[in-house]
Amino acid sequence: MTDDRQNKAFPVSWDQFHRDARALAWRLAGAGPFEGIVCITRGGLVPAAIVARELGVRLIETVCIASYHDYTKQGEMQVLKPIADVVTAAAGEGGRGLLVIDDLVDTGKTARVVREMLPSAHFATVYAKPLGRPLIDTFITEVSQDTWIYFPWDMGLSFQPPIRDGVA
Ligand SMILES: O=P(O)(O)OC[C@H]1O[C@H](OP(=O)(O)OP(=O)(O)O)[C@H](O)[C@@H]1O
Ligand code: HPA
Ligand SMILES: [Mg+2]
Repeated sequence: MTDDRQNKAFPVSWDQFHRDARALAWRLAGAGPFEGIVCITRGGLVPAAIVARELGVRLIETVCIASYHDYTKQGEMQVLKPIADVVTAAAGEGGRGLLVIDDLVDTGKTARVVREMLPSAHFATVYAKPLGRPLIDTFITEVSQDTWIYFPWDMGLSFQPPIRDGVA
């Protein structure tokens, strides 16, 4: 389901996502070491697990934010759970030494809210769109602003009609 501004689709398989998240870990290996990871739920949970495993990070925290309701429609930003003091205490001033992970940055609104909490942390996403890209320190793949990324946890296998029957 896409609106007029999201007219291209970029479906990502589990395999592809694992490869891209591992590529992110490779890139981040040179930017650490990190005291801990803060993942932006829910989308950040999956890449955070993969990056934590690759970089050997065991202090993992969530910041719980919801903004997209109804798939592509962004609503009011809600911080459902802030970052625990025990995690910020383990880091330097402004969250220096923490790694913040999300699956993607789109408009940058979510990342901006977390940046206010942790101005000196390192921000990483697997995918980035141009509007949000300046808020992120490290990412793997850029897609255009009018592309909607379909993640594997939002999709399932379904029958595809043969090409000769025409496509929708
Ligand atoms: O850059 P932005 O325009 O703010 O969009 C990016 C955010 O939107 C999605 O999360 P969503 O709020 O849909 O929640 P979810 O991770 O629980 O699916 C995505 O996981 C990012 O966190
Ligand atoms: N895909 C999935 N979730 C999203 C996107 C997207 O392109 N943009 C914001 N949340
Ligand atoms: Mg999210």
